[in-house]
Amino acid sequence: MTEAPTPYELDADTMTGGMRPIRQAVLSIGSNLGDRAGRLQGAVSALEDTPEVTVVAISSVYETEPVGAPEGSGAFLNAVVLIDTTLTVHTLLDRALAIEDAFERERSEPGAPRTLDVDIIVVGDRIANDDSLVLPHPRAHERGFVLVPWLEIDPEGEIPGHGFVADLLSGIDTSGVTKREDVEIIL
Ligand SMILES: Nc1ncnc2c1ncn2[C@@H]1O[C@H](COP(=O)(O)OP(=O)(O)OP(=O)(O)O)[C@@H](O)[C@H]1O
Ligand SMILES: Nc1nc2c(c(=O)[nH]1)N=C(CO)CN2
Repeated sequence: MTEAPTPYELDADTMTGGMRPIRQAVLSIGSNLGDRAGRLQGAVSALEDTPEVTVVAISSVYETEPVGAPEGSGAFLNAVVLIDTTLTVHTLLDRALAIEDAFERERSEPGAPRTLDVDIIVVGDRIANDDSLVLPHPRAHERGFVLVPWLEIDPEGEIPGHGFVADLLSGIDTSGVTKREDVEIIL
């Protein structure tokens, strides 16, 4: 006798703790104010200290020209971090915002200089589109400061709905993104 297929489709994120799947997420971290390298290091350490998060890889640090920031904004240091996590996407966002707050980020105006910015680029193939969270990050596919470090640590990287990181990179100008051989983030 063949069993009828289950009529129920469960969203894994609504299940209780132990049943949530492990997803790989890609985070972009950036700073253009104060001790930029120290803030990036602090962000990675805080991520590693987060329950249900394991840091899998950290890119090199890149000096990057500000994109979409006010005239006269200072250069950023950027890096990309790959994590494995069982957190829900909104809990991960809360954690990212808490880490920004811990580094005294002021939420003054869009594009204002920031001591630390933590953006969630993708979480597996999750799609989100609500007031607090958009996944994949809506501007990541056109940002060299995200795609260059991401490709370095994840050559197969892909943004659902946009394509492979390697292909996206061939269509954008990355001249403002320069590896800083003298700066390293460690676990
Ligand atoms: N994928 C995401 N990652 C991080 N924050 C997100 C994401 N999607 C939506 N947000 C929302 O964006 C807000 C943060 O905006 P913020 O001022 O940091 O933007 P920004 O980093 O300056 O610009 P951009 O979004 O272009 O990187 C957060 O409060 C959060 O609710
Ligand atoms: N180079 C660079 N430019 C930016 C960055 C950033 O991290 N690096 N973050 C922004 C808002 O998230 C806006 N512009």
